[in-house]
Amino acid sequence: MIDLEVLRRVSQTLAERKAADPDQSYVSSLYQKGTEAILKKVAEESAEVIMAAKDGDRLHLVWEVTDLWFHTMVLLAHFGLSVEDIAAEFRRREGVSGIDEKRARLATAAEAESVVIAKGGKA
Ligand SMILES: N=c1c2ncn([C@@H]3O[C@H](COP(=O)(O)OP(=O)(O)OP(=O)(O)O)[C@@H](O)[C@H]3O)c2ncn1[C@@H]1O[C@H](COP(=O)(O)O)[C@@H](O)[C@H]1O
Repeated sequence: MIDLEVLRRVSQTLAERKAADPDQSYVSSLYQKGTEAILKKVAEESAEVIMAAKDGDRLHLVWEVTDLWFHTMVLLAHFGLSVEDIAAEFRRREGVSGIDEKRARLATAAEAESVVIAKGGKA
């Protein structure tokens, strides 16, 4: 089994950095700069993931995906969330095929639309 305990430990550190000095902590400095600055890092790291993958550079891909995961974890922590919330969502989706999920979603949307049409276009 893959040991993902490190993600929980890093999450814990990210939560603790809320009270840290921005001059001593990169994470704290990002919190202080705010959502826009964190999103900018997420966008930058996403672009770097794409470039590494396009180059077929497996080592850089690992580094860049790690940077991306890290900065999305900072983003989650900024909103009071953590990898525990993401794990819970993965557990909720576990075993549900993406194809079946999309089919069910489209059927629900079509059903809602037919109800609106039956009511004469009023929701
Ligand atoms: N996993 C990481 C981690 N990954 C990447 N980084 C930092 O993310 C920053 C941004 O990466 P870039 O490649 O964009 O580098 P850069 O050009 O220097 O960054 P900018 O000046 O553009 O912000 C770098 O300074 C990296 O060191 C990380 N910084 C911290 N962590 C974890 O977060 C914990 C808390 O960190 P501090 O808050 O700094 O103590 C650490 O103990 C680690 O566990």
